This record gives sequence, C-alpha cells and structure tokens, in this order.
Amino acid sequence: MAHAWGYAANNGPDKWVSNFPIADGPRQSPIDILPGGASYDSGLKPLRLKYDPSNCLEILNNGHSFQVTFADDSDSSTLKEGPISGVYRLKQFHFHWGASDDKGSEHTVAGTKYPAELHLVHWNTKYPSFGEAASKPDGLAVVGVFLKIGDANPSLQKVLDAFNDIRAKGKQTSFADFDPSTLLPGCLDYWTYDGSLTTPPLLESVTWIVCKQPISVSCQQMAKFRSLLFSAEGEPECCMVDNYRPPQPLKGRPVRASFQ
Ligand SMILES: NS(=O)(=O)c1ccc(C(=O)N[C@@H](c2ccccc2)c2cnnn2CC(=O)NCCCS)cc1
Ligand SMILES: [Zn+2]
Repeated sequence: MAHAWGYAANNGPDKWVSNFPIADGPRQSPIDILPGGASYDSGLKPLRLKYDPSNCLEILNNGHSFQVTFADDSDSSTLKEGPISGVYRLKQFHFHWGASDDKGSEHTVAGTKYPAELHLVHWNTKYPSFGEAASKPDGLAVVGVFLKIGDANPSLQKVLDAFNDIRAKGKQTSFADFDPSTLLPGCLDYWTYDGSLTTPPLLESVTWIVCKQPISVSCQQMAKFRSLLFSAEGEPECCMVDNYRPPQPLKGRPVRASFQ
C-alpha cells in the first residue's frame, strides 16, 4: 500500500511523481510569477465574486491543510467573468503556509515567497459535480490570495478561532455564516494562467487567478496556523507547517495580467 502523500522528506512534493506521474506534466502549479513576463490583456474582465455566508457549512482538518466547506447545490456562491466563461461554484477554501514567515506561499512573485496563500476553489457548473469537473481542462477555477505580515486580520481571526476544535487530522466542526469575500484584497487585479491542483492528484484542470494585492496577517495569527497538526489524535504530534508545493516549470505557458 503506497504511503499517503504529504509534505515530509519521505512523501513530499519531490516524491509525488512516483504515484502521480502528471507531476511532471505540461501545466503544473504553482509557478513563479514574473510580472515583467506577464502580458496585459485588455480583454480580461474584472472578477465577479458573489458569496452567500449561509452556504458556509463546516471547517475541517484534512491532514494536508484545513478547509472551510460550502454548500454547492445552488448558484448562490459563485465566480463569474474574469478569465473564465460560464458560472463556477465555490466548493471550499483553504490555505498553505510555512514554518516561518519567510516561506509558505505556493505561487511566488519574482522569487518572493509570502508566509501564506489562500485558495478559493470553484468548479464549472457545465459539469454535474466537483469530482467530474476536477478531471476537465476547464473544470476548476482557483482564486489565490497572498498573505503578508502586518496588522491582524479580523476576518481571518473568525476562522482561526475555530482551530481548537480541529487541531488533529480528521477533526471537523460546524462553521456558519462566514463570508469569504471578507478575505479578499481591496484591489482585485490578477494574473491568470492554465495550471493544476497543487496537491495530488495534481489534475491539470485549474484556471488559476492570482491576486496581485496581498491581505494582511499578524505574526500571532501565523503562529495559530502552525498550531494545527498533520497527525491524527493518538499519533505522535506533527505540526502542520510547510504544506506548500514549490513552483513548477512554466513550459511555455502564457501568464496574462488584468492590469497594466
Ligand atoms: N491547492 S489547490 O487549490 O490546487 C487544491 C484544490 C482542491 C483540491 C481537492 O479538492 N482535492 C481533493 C480532490 C477530490 C476529488 C477530485 C480531485 C481532488 C482531494 C483528493 N485527495 N484529498 N483531497 C482533499 C484535498 O486535497 N483537499 C484540498 C487540500 C488543499 S491542501 C486539492 C488541491
Ligand atoms: Zn491550495
């Protein structure tokens, strides 16, 4: 039985290719974004995000990250326009972060790493479900937002306050009435490129939309992220840190900017 994937030396990003050969594919994520290498596309529309807080269901520690899951049985929390066509429904959001403030984001900007990165995961409603969409080249759209050390983020604090109930892998708790648009930066300028899931199965089905402007997080709030565990209750405790995949080869893909 192949040991499950993770972020440790024996099962981390460099090892994923043995069970998931697409890890060396033509449209893998994340990437290092070179602002000078991105081309401004005046045809790109502003992002149209509409989230209904009543769709927020629960928060869970899935052993790779924590995620906040949304009801996706209607079009009440959606992403439209931007670089995509059609309607994509919000399924969940989660984060990636480092063991220290000098690393943690998956995408980098001209080599700069941020301490964390938020992913808002949406699926194309032209397909019947997330699982179906996840295997299609235009199936998913993920909005990435960088976190930068600064003032404490009051919206993020609501999420962190639920951590005591989900410290170990497999733990979940109800989480209601949260509006993820409160986690978005004021300016929604973005870069966009065709990529993949950044964790196994690494499916090449993601239109990436990475916001140029970061949101703030305090050092104390970053410490709270690092209080979660990769390990389940009863297992030796392993802190959930460095759950990020490093940048992957661009392989000739264009990166477009929605701004000049
Ligand atoms: N980092 S990212 O935004 O690119 C990203 C977004 C979504 C998923 C995801 O939904 N993965 C699950 C899945 C279920 C069905 C079909 C395909 C994929 C899955 C597969 N095994 N475990 N999971 C749960 C999982 O990995 N959840 C997301 C954790 C982010 S660290 C993964 C990464
Ligand atoms: Zn992610």
